[in-house]
Amino acid sequence: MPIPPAVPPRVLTVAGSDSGGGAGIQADLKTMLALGVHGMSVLTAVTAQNSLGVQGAWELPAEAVRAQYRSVVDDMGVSAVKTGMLSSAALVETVAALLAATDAPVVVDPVGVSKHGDALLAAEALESVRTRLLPVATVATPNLDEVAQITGVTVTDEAGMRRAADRMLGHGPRWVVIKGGHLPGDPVDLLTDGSQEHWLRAPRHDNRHTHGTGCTLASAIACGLARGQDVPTAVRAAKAYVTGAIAAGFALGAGIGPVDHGWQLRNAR
Ligand SMILES: Nc1ncnc2c1ncn2[C@@H]1O[C@H](COP(=O)(O)OP(=O)(O)OP(=O)(O)O)[C@@H](O)[C@H]1O
Ligand SMILES: Cc1ncc(COP(=O)(O)O)c(N)n1
Repeated sequence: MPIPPAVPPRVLTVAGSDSGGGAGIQADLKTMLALGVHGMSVLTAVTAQNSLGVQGAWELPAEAVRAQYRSVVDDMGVSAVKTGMLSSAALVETVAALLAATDAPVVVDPVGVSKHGDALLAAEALESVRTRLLPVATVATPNLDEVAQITGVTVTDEAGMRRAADRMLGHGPRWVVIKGGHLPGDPVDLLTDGSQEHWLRAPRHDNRHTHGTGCTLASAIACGLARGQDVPTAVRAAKAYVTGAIAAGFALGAGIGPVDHGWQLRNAR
């Protein structure tokens, strides 16, 4: 008699679709497959997107977001959740209300603009991110542009990252990762809960094909939390995974190509 496989941890992404397959839902599900968990999705918006930018974006109704979430969570259960592009105040509030009732750890990537500067969140939704979404986050993972939008702090160095982290924690997430990928030099991220402080350093890969780094990092953190890792362990492992994915990023399209979510599989051949 074949032995039925054990049920893997289940990770849910609540995010937008990137037709180019480098960021958004597609990055999240690929990361989850690569890291050995069962990936599930609640789609918030559809984007027409490629290596050159975002050519169009269409949001789904709040009712469709709620229905997808209920279908998955009520039947299959969820070990961790990751949120990405939420597009509008209405969807931020819908998702925050759903997550307020879960016991699963929640990773919030407060996606504001794409790498090319296309808005993925309406400006008037920022207040809902501050007051509704961040309070339900186990870990929030803003980049420096998102930190500036949310807290008003412009970060230019590591002391600024610490100030920004304090301000972010004031909005209620248990932990915050301030992503320093946009500062010059080797990329350093600051992980803190206000008492512990972890500086995560990695070599900068001089590869312009970095589309999807933020989504990939946040999803990988959710995978570690779903496996029962503590936050520092999950974030360290996620940083190593995204660093490898950036090093192997593909020169696809005429602009910024996607990171390689399958880099570990290719290395293992
Ligand atoms: N060139 C690079 N080499 C190595 N690591 C990098 C590089 N660029 C960014 N990182 C790392 O990738 C992760 C994502 O950081 P980043 O600041 O790029 O996030 P993001 O801005 O949300 O992503 P994106 O720019 O794709 O929207 C962080 O851990 C960061 O330190
Ligand atoms: C649908 C969608 N969601 C998120 C991002 C941000 O991507 P990144 O991971 O590069 O910050 C994106 N470009 N498109």
